[in-house]
Amino acid sequence: MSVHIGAQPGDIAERVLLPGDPMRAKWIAETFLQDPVCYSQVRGMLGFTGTWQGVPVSVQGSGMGMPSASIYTHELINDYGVRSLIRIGSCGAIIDDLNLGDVIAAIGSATDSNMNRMRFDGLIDYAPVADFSLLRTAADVADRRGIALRVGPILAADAFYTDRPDLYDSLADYGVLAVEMESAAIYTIAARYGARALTILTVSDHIKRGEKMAADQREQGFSDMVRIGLDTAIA
Ligand SMILES: O=P(O)(O)O[C@H]1O[C@H](CO)[C@@H](O)[C@H]1O
Ligand SMILES: O=c1cc[nH]c(=O)[nH]1
Repeated sequence: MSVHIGAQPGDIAERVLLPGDPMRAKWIAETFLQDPVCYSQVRGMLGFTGTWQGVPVSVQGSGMGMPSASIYTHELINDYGVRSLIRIGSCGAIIDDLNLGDVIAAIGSATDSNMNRMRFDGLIDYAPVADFSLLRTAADVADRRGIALRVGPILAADAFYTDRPDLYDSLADYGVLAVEMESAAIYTIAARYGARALTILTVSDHIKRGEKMAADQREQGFSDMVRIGLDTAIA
């Protein structure tokens, strides 16, 4: 096992869906995968492997925030040989023409995290981006399934509760669609170790309008996004 994942080599598929919420991982595994097996319960951050349309796929909770997501991304790639990581998350919309339940694919991820500033000695503002082939596949899958998929940039923020909502207005002026808390780290670490990554999100909050989904919807209400993620993972 690695430090934070209690799996043996070979227990985890090359393709992994990464929800922040470990209970969403359980729901995805039990609802969508054939013959799911739980390979890790370390720290309650559940991971499962099963098959989708006959192809092995794993689902691993990654926790909230970039320090947590970085640990799982690093270990999945470097200790278990994972090649494709598709984050399946919730987000808060910051532009007017998004509604609760809409699905987004993040082409790029701005961030207020200090992790990449440290990585590049404060000298470079690195641009974390999605893997193009995964993004193109996700767009094709969504078209085929008749699911509207909005593609654009997002913000990966350190704080869920911000004291600076004015900054979200400025980002919206630059076309940023929504805020979540992991994508920049997942994109950066995947790029660093030669893996592919994509973030797909469902709008669970509208930050400007003060709209919020209930907790059970955040855990078990994202079927469209999960189907896009699974089809994309095995393409
Ligand atoms: O729904 P998940 O995947 O956890 O993602 C979002 O939800 C959490 C905050 O509620 C953060 O992890 C954020 O990125
Ligand atoms: O980071 C997040 C995730 C969901 N909703 C938000 O408002 N922010």
